[in-house]
Amino acid sequence: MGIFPDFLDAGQVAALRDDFHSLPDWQITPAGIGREQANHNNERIRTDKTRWLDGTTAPQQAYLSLMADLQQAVNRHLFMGLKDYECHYARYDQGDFYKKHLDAFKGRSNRRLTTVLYLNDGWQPADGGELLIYGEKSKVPLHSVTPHGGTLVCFLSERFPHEVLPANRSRLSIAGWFRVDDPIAPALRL
Ligand SMILES: O=C(O)CCC(=O)C(=O)O
Ligand SMILES: [Fe+2]
Repeated sequence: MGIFPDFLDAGQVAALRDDFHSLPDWQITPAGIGREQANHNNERIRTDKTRWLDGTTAPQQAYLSLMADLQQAVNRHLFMGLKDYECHYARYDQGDFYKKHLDAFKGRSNRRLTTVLYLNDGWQPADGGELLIYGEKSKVPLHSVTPHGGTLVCFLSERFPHEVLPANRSRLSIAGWFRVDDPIAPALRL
């Protein structure tokens, strides 16, 4: 797991935030609980709204290219065999939350490494909205991350349960997942 404050500078964060804000509201829709996620049976688990990045604007291209560099570096040093990356903008309006969950269930998903990049300007401790990251068995969080603009968080998608606490203001981020080649299909062929 890694937490990198100032992974992006204020200018890069502002460009992504403006890009997010320029999207028409109808394109930003209630987040689904995908088949890849562990807690897909609970509709009350999350209340944020999301929009996938499609790389059609300059700020999105710049971010996707940074993530491609990160993918190469991780593969070179950690041999994770990451093959591609998908990410979405997420907006948590005041009071929104995402209850404790895993992003991937072992053997049921090809998501391996989660990234979250925050886009918030001037976040104060009183604004809440922390990301709490837990150990595999621990009931108390290992980390409490304040969603400061420019901070990047990375963790193994199958290993670390986490939750987003409600905030007192709108909370913006880009959540993404590096994936390996489909490990599910070969298992199903057995
Ligand atoms: O926004 C965050 O801090 C985490 C979001 C998250 O857990 C997710 O989208 O799966
Ligand atoms: Fe998550």
